[in-house]
This record gives sequence, C-alpha cells and structure tokens, in this order.
Amino acid sequence: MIKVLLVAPYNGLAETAKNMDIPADIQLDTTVANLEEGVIEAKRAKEVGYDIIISRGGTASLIQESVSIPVVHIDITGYDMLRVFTLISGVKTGVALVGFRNISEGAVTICEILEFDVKMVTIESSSEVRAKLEQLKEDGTAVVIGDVITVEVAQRLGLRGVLITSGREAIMNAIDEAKRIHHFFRRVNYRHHIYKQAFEQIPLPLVLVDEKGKVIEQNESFAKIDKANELVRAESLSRLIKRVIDYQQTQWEEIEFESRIYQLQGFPISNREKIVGIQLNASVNNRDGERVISVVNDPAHQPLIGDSEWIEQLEEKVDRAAATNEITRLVGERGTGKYTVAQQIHFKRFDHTAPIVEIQGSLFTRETLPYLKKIFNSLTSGTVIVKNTDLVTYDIKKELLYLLTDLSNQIKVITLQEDLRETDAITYYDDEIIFLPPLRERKKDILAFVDYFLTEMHMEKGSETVGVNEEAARYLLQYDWKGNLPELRSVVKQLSCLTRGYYIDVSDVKKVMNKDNLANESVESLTINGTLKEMEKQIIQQVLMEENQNQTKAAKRLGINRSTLWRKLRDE
Ligand SMILES: Nc1ncnc2c1ncn2[C@@H]1O[C@H](COP(=O)(O)OP(=O)(O)OP(=O)(O)O)[C@@H](O)[C@H]1O
Repeated sequence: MIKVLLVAPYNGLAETAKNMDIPADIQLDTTVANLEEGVIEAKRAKEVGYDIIISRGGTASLIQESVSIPVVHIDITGYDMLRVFTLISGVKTGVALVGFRNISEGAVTICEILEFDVKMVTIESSSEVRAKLEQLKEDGTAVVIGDVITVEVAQRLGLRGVLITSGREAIMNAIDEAKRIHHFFRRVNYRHHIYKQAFEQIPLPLVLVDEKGKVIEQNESFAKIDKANELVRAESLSRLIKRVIDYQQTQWEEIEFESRIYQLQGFPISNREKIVGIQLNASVNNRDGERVISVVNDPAHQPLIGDSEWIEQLEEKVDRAAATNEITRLVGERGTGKYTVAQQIHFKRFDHTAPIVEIQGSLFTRETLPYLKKIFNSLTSGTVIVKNTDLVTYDIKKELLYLLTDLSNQIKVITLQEDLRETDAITYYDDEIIFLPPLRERKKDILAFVDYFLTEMHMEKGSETVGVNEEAARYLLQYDWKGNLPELRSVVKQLSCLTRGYYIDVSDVKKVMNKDNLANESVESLTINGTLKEMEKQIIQQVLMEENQNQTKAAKRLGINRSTLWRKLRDE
C-alpha cells in the first residue's frame, strides 16, 4: 500500500479527489492547505510515514523545497483549461489569463481554436502577480483566470478571479505518476540503504566532510572514537582536506589527538561538490610505542651535497634506480646518506604529492604485517622505504619481501641496510644495489659538508662563521668519521658555537674533537642560546642520540610520555 497525502491548495480539489475511485494499492488522504500551511502539513506527513505528497502550483513547489519525500505536481491539463474557458464564455471582453509559461502557452492554443479573446500574461514567479494584476486593472481587465494566488490577489483588487481548477483526469494523472515514482524510489532506496549500511558497518573509521571540514556523514566506527568531532575540527585536518581538493588524489597526514597519533588518509569523493573522505588509522607502533610504519606526506626535497666523484656519478645511479620497477637496495654505513639518496630516487620518479611510506625494519614484527597490507592496499603511488632491512628477522623478511614484490608498478620500493652479510640468506630478485661509501673514502665531500652545515647554523643560530682555515681543514680530513655525516654535523655545530672569528681554527677543532665522548658517537653540545623551546628540543635530540633514537627509552629518561616527546620534537 502506497500512502499518499494530497495537500490541496483549495477545498474543491480535495472534494474532487474524495469522490474518485482510487486504485486499491493507494491510500489517498487529503488535507486543505495553501503555501506555507501546506509545507507544515507535508512535514508532518513525512514524520508519520507518508510515501508521497501530491499538490499543485506554488504550494507543490514550496513543499518540494522543504521535504525529502517525493512530491508529485498536479499539472493543469487541456481539460482544465477547456472547463474554465467554457465557464466564462459569456464574458466577451476584458478577460486575462495570468500564469506560468506552461499554462499560458497551452491556453493560447485553446483560445485560438475556440476564438476567445483572452489576454495572456506570462509570469516567472508568484511575486510578480500583484504588479501584473494592477496593470491589467488599469488597462480595463475585469476577469482574471489563474492559480490560487492569482485569484486571491484579483479579488483583493476588486477584479473577478476565476480559478483554473484541476479535474479528475489531472488528479488521476498525478496518482499514476505517484505510483511510478514510488516504485522507482523503492528500487533506488534499496540500493541507497545497502550502500549506507556498508558505509556504516565498514570496520574502518570513515568520515565524509565538505571543504570547510563540516561532517556530511560519519560511520559507526568513526563515531565510536572518543571526541571524534573535535578531531574533525583539528587544524591539520583542514590542511589535509585542502590538499586532497587541490591535487584530487589520496593524501596523508599525521595528527596527534588526545595523546594518540593517528594517520589520516584523505581521498577525493566528489570534485564538483568538494567532498572529501577521510579514513582514520591509529598509527602503527610497537608495544613500546615506537613508530614502525609512518607515511610521510609531502616529503621534503633535500639538495644533494658533495664534491666527490662518487656524488658526481650518483645522479646517473639515481636516474637508473628511479626508472626500474625492481627493488633498489642502498647499502652503506650509518649516516652515509642512504635515506637522503632514497628521497632523491623518490623525487626523480614522483612529485611532492606522492607519499613516502617509511618502515622501520628493526622494529618490524609479524603483528605489523596486516597494518602494512592495509596501507599498501590504499597506496596508489609513492615510494616505500624499508630502513635497516638487515635487522628484520629471517622469516618475517620473507613475508615482507613477498608483500613488497607484489606491489603495483606505480610504487617504488627501496631498502636500506648497513652491510651485505645477510644477502646469502635471503633471495632478492633482480634488484639494483647502490653502495654508499663512508665519508673517509670520499674526502672531497667533507669540506663541502662543512660549508653546508655552517650555512645551516647561520639559519638556525645566526652564527657568523664562514669556513675553516687550512690547518683546521687538514685536521678534519685526516679523521676517519666512523659516525659519518651526523658526526660531522655535530662537530661543525659545536665548532660554530665555539668559534669567535669568521674562520674556524685548528685549536678549536682539536678542542671539540678530543672530547672523550666524541669518537664514534655523535654528540650535540647544548648551547645556551635561543628560546627555551629550542633548548628543550636540543636536549631531547641529545638524549635521543644517546639512546640510539629509541624514543621510548629517551622519553623514560626525560620523565615524559612518548607522545609528548614526539610532539615536542615536531613543534616548529
Ligand atoms: N648527499 C647529501 N646531501 C645532503 N645531505 C646529506 C647527504 N647525505 C646525507 N646527508 C645528511 O646527513 C644525515 C644522515 O643522512 P641519512 O639519514 O640519509 O643517512 P642514512 O645512511 O640513512 O643514516 P642511518 O643509517 O643512520 O639511518 C642527514 O641529516 C642528511 O640530511
């Protein structure tokens, strides 16, 4: 049974309907209400479970704008026109018909056939009625044919208003239309219901937002997150939304909320309506809270520094690695620039809109595999960098490798490791290997990096040191830099704080390099310089370095929790 409510703008319409034979599958109820009153009735009807509203003219249009159930308009038919013209056939002059185009155009034909002299006035909106009728009155019109509003206004102006009423045929047409629409809606609604259920039940927290971050839909799993709505208002989320809309492709963002770190994946849903979908993943940490997988969105493109022959040949190697779909392996001691070169390969192949997925091999366990699969499933392009592959245990490495070799050609895989001891135990397929020599084997780079790190200090600390004198340079070149670039950076930083003149002197170099703890550890010295926040950051970095970048241990030593440590490090 289809429940239909006829909202009749005039009583006669309801009466005609009541006296009709209505098809058995339709329950037709009637109510008399015009314009805004009609809207109130229609809203009520929706609440109590009516399927469809039937109404006429301006009332039908208003209702359609305010309720979500289908509204069928009763059209004016040729019979209706004929009826009204026959009714006023005695009036020979001074008759006008005021109506929207669909009414006036049909009426012209009928008037021509019946040879009636009727003035046709077409209106675009009901607000024009009053002015048009005042003009007609001035021009000598006595009878105005039209819709409910036209008749009401005509009577107020002292004109004779004749309503174009709707006959049985028009009501029956509307009922047939209501049946067709209802069947169509039932089919569409069924599919809509299934999709909505799927969206609701999907076991991933999902939210759809507009460009301003206003939530359009959120599924159950998202709603379960404590204070999910506050999370949606976070500033980094607006950045993510903007990027998705600008680039029209999947983008990632990390967000810290309620002392948890989330990875958000934003994807375009509708470009025209600017709707963005956001999937929320808790970040992948191990039991100690250390990051195992991170997605770096919008990675920084660092320049490659160096004057050695090796750096000169590197470009060609980077080009080759970027062009091949095989896994590329970068092998070199700690701090030789493996990650930096991996980034160069990324940027040769992609631009900054493609993410880098970083996997910390030393922390990778079997439990992390499903998370990785999830991330890979939603990754359409970008680079996967696996750090410390030599520290992944043998059986997990096989599974990890299986996942990596199975990735689409749009994704480049690069693994980083310190030495090749493990190659015998594990089969890599046709992969390319790039060896990164330690700093002591490409001495020409040492002075290039000294200058580079000094420039960094100019920017960071406003230092004025511009170089090293010859003797100091010789001293730096003969050192074996077991800690490679991080060690060199640490020494240069300390030197630039210590040096008073423009050039670094060998005596300062000796002072810094002969400190007991320097040798192979990279140690930053705390400079009482800069804001409290900057010094705090220096302390955290120092402790982190001493704890081998283990964030949990560093946080424990500093007496703060891990996410606070993470936040403090990220704070600009
Ligand atoms: N060619 C280069 N040009 C500019 N900066 C470089 C270059 N090589 C390395 N660096 C800098 O040196 C530091 C160490 O480099 P990177 O992290 O790439 O080395 P790594 O071999 O991946 O280190 P680890 O094995 O310890 O993870 C970084 O701060 C990086 O910015």
